[in-house]
Amino acid sequence: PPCSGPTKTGARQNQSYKARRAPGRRRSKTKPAAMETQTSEAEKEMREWCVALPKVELHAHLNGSIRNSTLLELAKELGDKGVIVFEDVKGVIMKNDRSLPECVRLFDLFHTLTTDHDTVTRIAKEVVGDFAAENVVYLEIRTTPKNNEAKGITKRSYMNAVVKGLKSVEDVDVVINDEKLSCTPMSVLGGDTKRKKIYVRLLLSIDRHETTSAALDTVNLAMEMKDQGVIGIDLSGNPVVGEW
Ligand SMILES: CNc1ncnc2c1ncn2[C@@H]1O[C@H](COP(=O)(O)O)[C@@H](O)[C@H]1O
Repeated sequence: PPCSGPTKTGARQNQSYKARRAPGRRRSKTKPAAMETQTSEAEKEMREWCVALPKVELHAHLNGSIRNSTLLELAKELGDKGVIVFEDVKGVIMKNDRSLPECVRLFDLFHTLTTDHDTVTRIAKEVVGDFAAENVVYLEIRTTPKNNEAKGITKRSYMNAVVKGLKSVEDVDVVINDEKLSCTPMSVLGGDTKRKKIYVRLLLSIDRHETTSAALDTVNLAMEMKDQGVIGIDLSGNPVVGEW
């Protein structure tokens, strides 16, 4: 947040980062195996430092932030119902290093897995909990409100399910509407406080393949939900599809 200066926590973490990083930078006369151990120690410490640092996350797609374990669980359920072939999907979920077109295709699968209110609520809850666990103190989640007549879902009910998820996080204080946010000192946003606090804001995405009228529905919905943490809209989706 703009008004917040460096905190004791931030300064201490920065110092400890320097102290920890030093050994990894020293020239070593040891054998390669020992060097490898040293590097992986340094990487581990760097990772720990990165996790401990209070952070802001300004570009998280809700359906792009689902836990692998949840995706696998949902895929297994759909596999058992015969909607998908679990073994095929499993490999796709666990694959790393995807190209953008592969990611876009993967979202079609994710959307098959997550289209019901309870699942949307569940993933919203888990995603916020996961970011808080990594010491994200301010989080902007973007997601595409979707109509799905067959499942009785409207853009509004989809968003209500998301907000319900944010409100049902148990171990962390989730603030979704706080006008004083920009002046909240960093010291109360994260760090060493026993119970974590995370400020969450929502952006409603308009997928490029949507019609103008569907896009306007999303804009109006964003306006209606201003008091529920919605702070704007986003243009998303496959960049080579549609006219947006
Ligand atoms: C360079 N990366 C990207 N570029 C463009 N759009 C992206 C994206 N990564 C994700 N999305 C958008 O986010 C949707 C999934 O989350 P939600 O269902 O909305 O929560 C995808 O369908 C896509 O429209």
